[in-house]
Amino acid sequence: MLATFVREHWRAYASAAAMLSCIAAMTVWIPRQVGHVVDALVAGKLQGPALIEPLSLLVLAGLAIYLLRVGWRLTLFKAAYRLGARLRTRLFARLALQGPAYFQQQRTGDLMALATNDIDTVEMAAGEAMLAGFDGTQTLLLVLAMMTLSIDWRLGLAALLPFPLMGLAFWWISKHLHEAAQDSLTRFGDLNQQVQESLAGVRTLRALGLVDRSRQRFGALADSAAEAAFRSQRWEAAYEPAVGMTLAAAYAIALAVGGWLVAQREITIGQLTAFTMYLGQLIWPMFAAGWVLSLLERGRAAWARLAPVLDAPLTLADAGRAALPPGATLTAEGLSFRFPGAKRPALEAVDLTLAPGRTLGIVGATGAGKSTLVRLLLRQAEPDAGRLLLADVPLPDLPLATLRAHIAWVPQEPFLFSASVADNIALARPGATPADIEAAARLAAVHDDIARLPQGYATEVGERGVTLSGGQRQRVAIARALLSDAALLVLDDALSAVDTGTETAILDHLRELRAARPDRSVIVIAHRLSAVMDADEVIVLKQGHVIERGTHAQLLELGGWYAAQWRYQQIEASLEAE
Ligand SMILES: Nc1ncnc2c1ncn2[C@@H]1O[C@H](COP(=O)(O)OP(=O)(O)OP(=O)(O)O)[C@@H](O)[C@H]1O
Repeated sequence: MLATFVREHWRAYASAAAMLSCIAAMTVWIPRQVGHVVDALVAGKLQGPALIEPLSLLVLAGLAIYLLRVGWRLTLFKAAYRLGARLRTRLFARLALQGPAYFQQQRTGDLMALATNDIDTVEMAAGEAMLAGFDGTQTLLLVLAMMTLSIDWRLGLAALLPFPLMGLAFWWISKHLHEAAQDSLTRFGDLNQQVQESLAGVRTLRALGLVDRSRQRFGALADSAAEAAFRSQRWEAAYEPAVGMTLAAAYAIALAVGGWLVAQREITIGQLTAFTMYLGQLIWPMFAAGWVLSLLERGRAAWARLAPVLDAPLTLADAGRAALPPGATLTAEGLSFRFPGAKRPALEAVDLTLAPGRTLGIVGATGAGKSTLVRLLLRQAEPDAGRLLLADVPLPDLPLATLRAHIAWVPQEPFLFSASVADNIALARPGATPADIEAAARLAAVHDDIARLPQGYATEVGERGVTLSGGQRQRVAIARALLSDAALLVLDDALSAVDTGTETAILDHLRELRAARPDRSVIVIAHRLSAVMDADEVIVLKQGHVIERGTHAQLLELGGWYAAQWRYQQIEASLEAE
């Protein structure tokens, strides 16, 4: 990925490298020129107006270096920010393709840390270190070192003696910094996860009186993240003393050996001046090398966390290319599924058929496998045995987009986005008119509730807006599903939070809708049997098995689980009515 990015932005890196070469050339030229000027001044060869030309050239060169440095930096940063944006897009695209099984193993807060903090770290490394910055400063270091050798090789060798030791110190520091940076990023991910969970569960924490305990836990994680950040900072700070000590030693050697060589008349004072200037100029690339190395190590640590997520195999294959004819019958054949690590299967050998225009009710005690069936239907998980077919096409042979356009799913706890009620409903059909949206809301028996909101359909809901009741949220989601063109409507316990009267109204509307869309099939999963009594077929699940099936009347006659449950719910309803 990084290599591809460099290839794509080769122009930016080539121009940064060219600018750096000019900087290097001028940095090399300036001390030489100053040395010549000093020698000419000492020899009395340069006086008065003759000084103007060499001095103005020096000023111009200084100015050019300054401008080139700004240009070089901006070029690299622009490319780095682009890399950040691309990595974020790529991460998002990858996560969007992953199935729920993947997210069960990942922590949301950690993924958020990857998308923000870790990508920032890679971005910095790419901008400053990984590319032209690193190579450039090292080239400059090499050129400057060569220049010191070219003045007098003995003096050069002696003064450069401490440098290999510095290299060794850099290697050691980098190794430890890498580990410390990785630890720091991981702890930041933990902290982020805690923020996400605490905010999402703040009401539960408050209700259970756990706010103080959660605050302590958060404090401990924040402290641990701060300590880890400080530990990596400590290693990062070690680069500077290593550079400082190396330079101090090089200067001491240069002055002692250089002074002796001047006394022996082997070199001139001008040459020694130029030599010490070269040494002085080494400060910048050396500090830069330390800084760049630390960014690089941090970037490598962040990349080590990011790469597995970017390259994780997709848990949901989308290789199907088959077309779906209109009016497709849904069939399940011997469907079995066991959650990873579960003792018993959530579904075992389930068969069913749902023809276009028909309604299927699925009932059963809690944990019977009703929602699991929907998961398999939506391909949120793949069956261990058996298969699901639409118009005789196995689901994996259909593109996911086709499957999703075919099914409108309303879960028990639907998600509303931070947007207006109208926008939340219109998600199912972008471009729907206000009249379409209102018609869908009326069918879902939520129009009156919406009309009572402060700004009606324009009221903001979701995290930043008005809080809707569970039943209102369910009905907004039903309106969303009804607005879509999907041929199969799945109400997955989606009427659990509405009262019986509203449930009846919605189901009546669904029946009326049949006239307009005779091919639309409906799956109603419910605990309240009144929600499925008009279904063309009802299946009763128990511990993953279909134990009864038939129409409401047939099931009552059968005298099994359904009949007993019906009697129980009737008594309950009459008691409530009293
Ligand atoms: N993510 C999961 N990991 C492991 N087991 C799971 C998971 N989700 C559900 N199960 C188990 O699978 C079985 C079937 O669950 P499912 O949610 O399909 O039941 P359900 O009939 O929809 O129940 P309810 O009416 O309470 O929603 C249960 O035993 C449940 O504990």
